Amino acid sequence: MTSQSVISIKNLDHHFGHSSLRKQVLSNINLEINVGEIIIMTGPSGSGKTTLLTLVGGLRSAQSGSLHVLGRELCGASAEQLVQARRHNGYIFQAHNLHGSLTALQNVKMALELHKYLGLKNMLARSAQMLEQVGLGNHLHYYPEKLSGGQKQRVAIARALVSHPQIILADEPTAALDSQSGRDVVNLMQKLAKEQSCTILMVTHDNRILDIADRIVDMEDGKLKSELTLST
Ligand SMILES: Nc1ncnc2c1ncn2[C@@H]1O[C@H](COP(=O)(O)OP(=O)(O)OP(=O)(O)O)[C@@H](O)[C@H]1O
Repeated sequence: MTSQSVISIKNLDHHFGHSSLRKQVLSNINLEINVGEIIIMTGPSGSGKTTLLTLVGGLRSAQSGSLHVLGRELCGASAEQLVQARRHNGYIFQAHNLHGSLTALQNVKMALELHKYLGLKNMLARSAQMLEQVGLGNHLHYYPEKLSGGQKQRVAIARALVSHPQIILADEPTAALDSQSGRDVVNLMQKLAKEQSCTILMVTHDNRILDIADRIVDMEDGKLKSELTLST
């Protein structure tokens, strides 16, 4: 692990199921990711991309090898340690998982509720400012059903970034979007992440957005097949 790495993965394996149903889905993954890097993971369906993303994000527990994230070893971590690790992450998933009964502003504010020291007024002000940054300053009090797919995804980005996480994990963030909205969403993620020195690990099948990556990592059959660096 270099002084710059935020994520250091060594000899990571992962299995699902037990006894005769046990299936290996990740084999000997080795990857170092540095502060502020944008890494895109590509590869065929079932190659293990989402599994790797959820392990790095502390959403499931890593079984064997080493997975160091922000100085914590997540391999063999307890449920409580995973909860702690998740506090430093922002998550943007395909289905954006907004709460239908909450407005855009309330959805974003929820991400700050772990940070109680901020106080309600401050939380609302920061959430509104974040929504302005993603171009939704005029939609603070809209419910998700009144927003387009691209707008909902921008609320999800605001929610992921409002607490200034050190790592953003994104799974197919443009899948439900038309080409222009998809481009807008990733440009916005890139801009905000660079401003906040945040590291992004993103899974996508969308070839139109590969250019925002610093490095593209291609997976096949649970293994890292190749790496391509786009910028130095
Ligand atoms: N909870 C689970 N229980 C058992 N097997 C699982 C589970 N989640 C994923 N798998 C299996 O692990 C393998 C890798 O799945 P994963 O979702 O990581 O692939 P992926 O590359 O992200 O695919 P896609 O591009 O289709 O999302 C697949 O064979 C899948 O069926």
